[in-house]
Amino acid sequence: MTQFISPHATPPAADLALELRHVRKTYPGQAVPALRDLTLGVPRGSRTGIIGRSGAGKSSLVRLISGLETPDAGELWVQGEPPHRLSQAERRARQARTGLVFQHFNLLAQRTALGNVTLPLELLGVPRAQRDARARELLAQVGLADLTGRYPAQLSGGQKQRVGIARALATDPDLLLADEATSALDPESSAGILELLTQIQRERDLTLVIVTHQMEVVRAVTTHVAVLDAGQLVESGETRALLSAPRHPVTRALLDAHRPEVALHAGEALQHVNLPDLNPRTLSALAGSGARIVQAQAHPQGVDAWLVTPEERGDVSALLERLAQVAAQRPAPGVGA
Ligand SMILES: Nc1ncnc2c1ncn2[C@@H]1O[C@H](COP(=O)(O)OP(=O)(O)OP(=O)(O)O)[C@@H](O)[C@H]1O
Repeated sequence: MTQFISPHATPPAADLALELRHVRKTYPGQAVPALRDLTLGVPRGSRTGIIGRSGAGKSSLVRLISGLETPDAGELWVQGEPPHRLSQAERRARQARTGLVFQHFNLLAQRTALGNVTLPLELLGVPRAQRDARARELLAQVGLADLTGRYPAQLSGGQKQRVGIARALATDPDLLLADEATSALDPESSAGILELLTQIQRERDLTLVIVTHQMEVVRAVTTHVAVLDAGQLVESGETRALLSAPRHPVTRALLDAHRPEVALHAGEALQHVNLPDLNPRTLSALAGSGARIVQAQAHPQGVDAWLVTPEERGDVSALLERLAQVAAQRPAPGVGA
């Protein structure tokens, strides 16, 4: 097996697109770090899966790599450069070469598919004719040549994600980060998006980092995988080897966990979330928003749960924020009712 983690490589090995050495990240006001002593190398030109249960630290890792957050301790190298030590202009250039694909697409509702894809080029000052031509070419590559004039509300989930991928490719990235890119999609659209991401990685020879809580995504797409739990790396390696002989209990639990088979009614969506707990106040807040739990598993950072929610509340982040507030208002044990 090739060496995947290289904790002692210094300076960064040329064959690594990303390298983290003993990285720690704690959010303001939080007692527990989101990432702790995280050492990880992502091979250049790989399709690497970052997998872990809800709350494991996957999104925090993406935020560090994409420059939205900085580590409190340790070293981070992106394509051989330490982003937090670059000048502002260098950092912007680095960010432009890091494409991001989001779970909830993050498209601008008032812009067409074409307008969403041209946006990053507008921000870079690319002339209109050039950026329109480039966006049309990219939309054709993701299979949307005929839908360039549609607004996001006129597109299916899978089509919206295709626009999201075309937008991420607009600035010709050498690194593509996909954070739960298929979690909000039905299995068929999900399979199409995973196929597209694989094809893009192969054709462009970029490094694809795909963050997921679903082992089937890792199995379908990746060449390498890193398993996180409680902000730490618990296991990593080439996907085939790791899946055939998982060593850590968290990896084995993820291998056993499947998207629940639930018959959804019209207007319902299945969502995977991290709940603070399963106390009566949380459950009643959930019920109040029209969501119901269909599968739940408690772990040290909360409860890994699958919810059926009304489809019009596709983005459950507001609900989760409310649940976290409800949990925070709860009196500490032994401090009265
Ligand atoms: N902005 C923030 N402020 C405070 N705490 C945060 C913030 N973002 C994440 N956390 C906490 O950091 C930890 C790791 O969260 P993170 O979102 O990185 O995990 P994740 O593996 O991506 O989870 P999920 O699969 O649910 O998205 C969790 O305990 C979470 O509550």
